[in-house]
Formats: sequence, structure tokens, C-alpha cells
Amino acid sequence: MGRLQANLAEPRMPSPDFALDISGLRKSFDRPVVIDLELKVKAGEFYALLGPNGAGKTTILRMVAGLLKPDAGAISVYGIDTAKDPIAAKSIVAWVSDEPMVYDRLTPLEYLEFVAGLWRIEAREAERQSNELIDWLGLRPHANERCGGFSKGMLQKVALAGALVHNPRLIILDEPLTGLDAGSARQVKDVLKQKVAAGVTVIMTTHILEVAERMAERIGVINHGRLVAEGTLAELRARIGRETTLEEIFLDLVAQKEADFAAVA
Ligand SMILES: Nc1ncnc2c1ncn2[C@@H]1O[C@H](COP(=O)(O)OP(=O)(O)OP(=O)(O)O)[C@@H](O)[C@H]1O
Repeated sequence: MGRLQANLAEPRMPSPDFALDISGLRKSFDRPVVIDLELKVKAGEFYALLGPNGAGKTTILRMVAGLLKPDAGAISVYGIDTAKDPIAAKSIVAWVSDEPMVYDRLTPLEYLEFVAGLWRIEAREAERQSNELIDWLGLRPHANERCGGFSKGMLQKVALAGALVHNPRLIILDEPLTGLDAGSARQVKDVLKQKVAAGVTVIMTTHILEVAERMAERIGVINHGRLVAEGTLAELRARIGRETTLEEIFLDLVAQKEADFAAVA
């Protein structure tokens, strides 16, 4: 009994083995959008977050990136509580939104060096890092042109490069491949693969199920603000009992949950 009481009294300690550890997370706007969410992503994992439109994916990730305050629950990145130490958490996280924000008047090189300056990265290292990212993402031909005239896809690549300048340990991307042509999508996927190979954790939302199927080690499915299924592709297949594509699994899981949701509503 004494031991049970002691366990109940102990606060749950975030573990640095997890790049992301979310517990009891809640957020409402005019209605609950994220509901008692529990989600763990291992360090060095490539994790895809799927879900229908309006499921709550962006809201979850904005809370992880410190852009939105949760109503309840805890989020830790590599063992750092994002509410208690937001600056330390932000210093190891990159957030890449689906709406790239880049200064029109700067060239990609100037923008990257500006972002590096904000992170107080030493000038020579900033220049090296910026040039490496420019080459990785195929931006070299436009490195000295102002971003103001860039297409959405090019801006997305500049924004991604900007998010990587400080060598984050956790990269969070919201729909990073939307609007990219095949060549640009390949460049972004290659950069992410190289990051994961180097031990960085990547979490991304996507509606392109083929990308999740090919790239992600584990997949989480969000519906109505809850994690309704999670696992490797093989585990998700086993769960619905058919050898099939991720698209079929996804539609099956979402349809099952819609039926459950309708039954309780
Ligand atoms: N700032 C806000 N104010 C009010 N409602 C919001 C706000 N942000 C999100 N929502 C609502 O919360 C719900 C979840 O939105 P969210 O953007 O998290 O979904 P999502 O799963 O990322 O969807 P999608 O795949 O379409 O991008 C939606 O109903 C949305 O309208």
C-alpha cells in the first residue's frame, strides 16, 4: 500500500530516450480539438502523423513547437519540459510550417545567415552551414536572388533550410511536400533521410500516404483529436487483418472511428 501511494505521488518524469513525449494533452477552441493525447516518438525515429482534414495534427505540432499553449497536459522534447523550459526546448526543435515565412527582400544566403545570427552561430560556421543547405536543397542557382520573386515551392525549401540552420535534434514538418515538384520533393526527402541517418528525429504530417509508407518508421493516425492507431506499416496491417496499402489501412481506420464517433454522439 505504502509503495502504491509513493508511486501515485511521484510526478511522471520525462525521458530523454524519447525525442517527444506527450501526455494528457488537451486543446479546445470552440470545441475540443486535441483530447487527452498520449504520444511518444523515439529519438532518431522518422514518424509520420496522418489524419483527415481538421483532425488536430497541426494543432498538436504547434503546441510541441511552442507556438500554441496547451489547455492541459505535458510535452517534453528530449526530456526537456516545453512549459518549464521553453527556450531550451525551442533551441533543439525546428518547426517547418506549410505556409513558409521568408523575408522577401533577402536572398536565400542572406536569410540563412540572418537566421544563423539569431541563433548566435559564429559567422564562419553560419556561412558554411548556409552554403551546405543551399546546395542540399538545390537552391544554388537562386542563392543570390531576392526571395520576393520565388515560387511557393522555392520558398518552402528556403524556409526548410532556415529551420535547419541551428542543427535541431527534432525536426517537425507540417505538410512539407505539398506544392513541390518531383525534383524538389526528392531533394527535401533526401535531406530528411540524411538527417535521420545522422540521428535526428523527424516528425511530419502528410496527406501523401505513399510518402509516409515509404519513409516513416512508425505512423500515427489522428482522428477527432485522438491517436486512434499507431505502429509500423506491418503492425497497422496486422491490426486491420489485411495485407494492403497504407491508403486502405488509413481509410479503414478512419471509417471505423467515424462509426464509433457517430455511435457515441
Ligand atoms: N486558431 C484556431 N482557432 C479556432 N479553431 C482552430 C484554430 N486552429 C485550428 N482550429 C480548428 O481546429 C481543428 C483542427 O485543426 P488542425 O489544423 O489542427 O487540423 P489538421 O489535422 O492539421 O487538418 P489539415 O489536415 O486540414 O491541415 C479544425 O476544426 C480547425 O478549424
